[in-house]
Amino acid sequence: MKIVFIGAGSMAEAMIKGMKNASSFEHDELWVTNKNDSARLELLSEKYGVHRSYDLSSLLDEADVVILAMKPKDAKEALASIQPHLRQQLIISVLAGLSISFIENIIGEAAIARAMPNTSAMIGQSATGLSFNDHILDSQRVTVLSIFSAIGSVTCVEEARLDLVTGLSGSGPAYIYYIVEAMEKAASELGEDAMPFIIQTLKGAAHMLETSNLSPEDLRKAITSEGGTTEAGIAQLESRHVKDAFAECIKEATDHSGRLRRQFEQIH
Ligand SMILES: NC(=O)C1=CN([C@@H]2O[C@H](COP(=O)(O)OP(=O)(O)OC[C@H]3O[C@@H](n4cnc5c(N)ncnc54)[C@H](OP(=O)(O)O)[C@@H]3O)[C@@H](O)[C@H]2O)C=CC1
Ligand SMILES: O=C(O)[C@@H]1CCC=N1
Repeated sequence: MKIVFIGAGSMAEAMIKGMKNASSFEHDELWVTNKNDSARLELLSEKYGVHRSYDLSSLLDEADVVILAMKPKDAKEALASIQPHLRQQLIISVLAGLSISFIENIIGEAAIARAMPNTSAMIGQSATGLSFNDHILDSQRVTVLSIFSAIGSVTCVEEARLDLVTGLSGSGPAYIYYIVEAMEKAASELGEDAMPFIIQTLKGAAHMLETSNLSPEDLRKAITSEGGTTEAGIAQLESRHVKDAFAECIKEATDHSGRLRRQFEQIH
C-alpha cells in the first residue's frame, strides 16, 4: 500500500512513528511531502526511512491513501494543488475543524474519512475520533481503521461531534502537559526528582481509571481523608474554580474548531 502524507509536521510525524512502531506498515509504504521545508522531509526520511518527494504527479499517481496533514489555513491551497492528481484514492483528513463537505467541494466526489487523533500516536496511544462519508467502501473503512488502530484507540462518532473530540482529546495532551508544568514548578525544591513522582502519579491514576471500575469521583474520595492533606489541597482547587476553568478550556477549544471551519472553509 502507498500512503502519502500531505504535510510533514508534528501530527504527520506522530502518525509515521506510531505506524512504524506498530509494525503494521513498512517504511517503504509511507511517503511525505510538505510545502517547501526540504530539510524537514530529509529529517523524516533519515529518522523513519519514509520516502519524500515534491513531484505531486508521481507521488499521487499510485497512492492508495492520501492523508491531509497541513494546518487548516493551508488546506484550500493544498487541496487545489493535489486535486488534478487524484484518482479516487482514499482521503483521510486530520485537520481540525474542516468538514468532509469542504474537502468534497474542492476535490469532488471521493471516499473521505475525517479523523481527530492526538500526538500520543507517536507511542501508539492516540485517542482517535473518526467519521466517514458515504462513498467509503468497506475495504477502505478497514484500511482507515487499521491505520488508526495501529496508533491507539479508535471511536467512530458523528462528524458533528468531532469539534468536541478535538477540544477534548485532540488538544487534550497539551492540557495534561500544562498541569505537569504546574506540578513540576510547585515541586521545584525536589529538583530533578520531581518528574518521576509526577509521571508515575499520572500513569497510576490513568491505570486506576482504566481498570478499577470506579468513577473518578470515587477514586478521588478514596484518597481524601477527612481533615487530611488531599482535602486541604483540593480546597484550593475548588476556591479557584478549577473545574469551571477546565469546562471553559474544553468548550473554548471545541468552539474554536467551529471557528476554524467558518474561517477557512470560505470558498472564493
Ligand atoms: N499537532 C497536533 O497535536 C494535532 C494536529 N492535528 C491537525 O493536524 C494538522 C497538522 O498539524 P501540525 O502537524 O501540528 O502542523 P505543522 O505546522 O507541524 O505542519 C504542517 C505541515 O503542513 C505543510 N504544508 C503547509 N501547506 C502545504 C501545502 N500547500 N502542501 C503540502 N504541505 C503543506 C507544512 O509544510 P512546510 O513546513 O514546508 O510549510 C508542514 O509540513 C492540522 O490541521 C491540525 O489541526 C490534529 C490532531 C492533533
Ligand atoms: O491546536 C490545534 O489546532 C491542533 C488540533 C488539535 C491539536 N492541535
